[in-house]
Amino acid sequence: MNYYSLNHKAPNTTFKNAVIKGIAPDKGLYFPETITALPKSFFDSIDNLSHSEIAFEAIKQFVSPEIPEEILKTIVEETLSFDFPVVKLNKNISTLELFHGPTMAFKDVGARFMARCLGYFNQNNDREVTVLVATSGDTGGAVANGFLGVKGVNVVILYPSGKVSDIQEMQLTTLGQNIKALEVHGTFDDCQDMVKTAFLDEALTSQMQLTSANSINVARWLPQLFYFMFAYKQLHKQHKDIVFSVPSGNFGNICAGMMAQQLGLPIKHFVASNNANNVVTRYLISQLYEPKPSIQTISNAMDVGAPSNFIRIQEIYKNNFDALKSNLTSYSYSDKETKEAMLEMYKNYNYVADPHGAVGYLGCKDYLKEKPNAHCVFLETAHPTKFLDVVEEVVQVKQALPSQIQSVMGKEKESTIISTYDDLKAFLLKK
Ligand SMILES: Cc1ncc(COP(=O)(O)O)c(C=O)c1O
Ligand SMILES: N[C@@H](CCOP(=O)(O)O)C(=O)O
Repeated sequence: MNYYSLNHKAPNTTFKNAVIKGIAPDKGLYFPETITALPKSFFDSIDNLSHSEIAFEAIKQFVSPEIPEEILKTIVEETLSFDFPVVKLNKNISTLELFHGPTMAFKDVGARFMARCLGYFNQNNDREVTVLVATSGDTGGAVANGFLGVKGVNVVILYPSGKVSDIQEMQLTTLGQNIKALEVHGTFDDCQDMVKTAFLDEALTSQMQLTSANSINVARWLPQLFYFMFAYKQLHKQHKDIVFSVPSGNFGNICAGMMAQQLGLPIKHFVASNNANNVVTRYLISQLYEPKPSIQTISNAMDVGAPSNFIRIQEIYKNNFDALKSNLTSYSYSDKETKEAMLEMYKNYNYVADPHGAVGYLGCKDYLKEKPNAHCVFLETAHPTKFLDVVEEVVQVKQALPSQIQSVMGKEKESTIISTYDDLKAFLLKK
């Protein structure tokens, strides 16, 4: 599959090049030249397919011919070696738990898939690759885990100082080896801007091979479409109108869900559930796309003021506002509402949700007021214990720590503080 830049000022390129470069030379995000829907027979027989078989069929067109089918089968099998359960809360609301991987966030899927693709492409390459990642909380940990010890790959993670949870910080600052963490005085958007600037800086790119492991990178973004299919498989016999409420920040996850829909997955509607960082909620009301500096909230991984992937969403809908609006609703919630939702889920369903999932749950509730016959699935995008302070304060019950979280507790943090792009550049050049 070839990919084009959404800035339309760079040549089209292969999947391999798109993965290795991360972002196009004109700073545009890559997008597949074609999207071919899967045959109806695929969805009719989905009950008989394993997760790996579903994922293989879904991603094949986007990665071939550069990744041979036998290699791709191994990549998806290794990527998906954990569960994706759907838990029913009531007759209209379920949650798709995406936190059963090694770092307990949905990012594990994309990070593991991308690490394996890059490993495959890089196997005969003597040149080291530096993977730059901006994180508001979970991407950093997932990428660190996915790339730990991968030969020929150095990972540099930029995160906003004081704006990620304690456990998230431990996950991205304690691994050592080929993983380095930069603690940035600023917001997630500042981190993301620095990363994008680095890709355009010839003084850097002439000396090192840089790539991105954010959802900017197609190998990180596209595999996120898999679990929308897994949820459909679990629900389609009982429910006709399946709606996904996706807690959204950089909008990579919901955009991948829309790609699953483009492949023919019968999804009725999407809800983009936002915290106070609500540029898309406002856009769907005003038609004005007005990014603002990000605001700090308790659902910190969604504290994104200028979501990278919105441009991909507009491409899917051919920049047609009405077409987008007929498939996407968006709501925004305060921290107070988020905490109330966490308490409500705990009291009514004995379900402990994290603050991001709680924003998704609120999106389901509001959507169901409009369409009471739908079945709304909110994505539980991270395990509640990653946000221990907030969760224990709300439910007032001490939470048991899963082994994935215990494994980073008490380890020594190693990070370098930076403030400006020049600091980042100096750090990269000195390595
Ligand atoms: C727990 C959690 N929920 C939601 C999001 C938002 O996802 P996206 O950036 O793909 O919109 C993130 C960050 O990506 C996250 O870590
Ligand atoms: N919420 C993310 C922000 C980066 O999103 P990405 O999907 O573009 O990597 C995080 O947790 O870091």
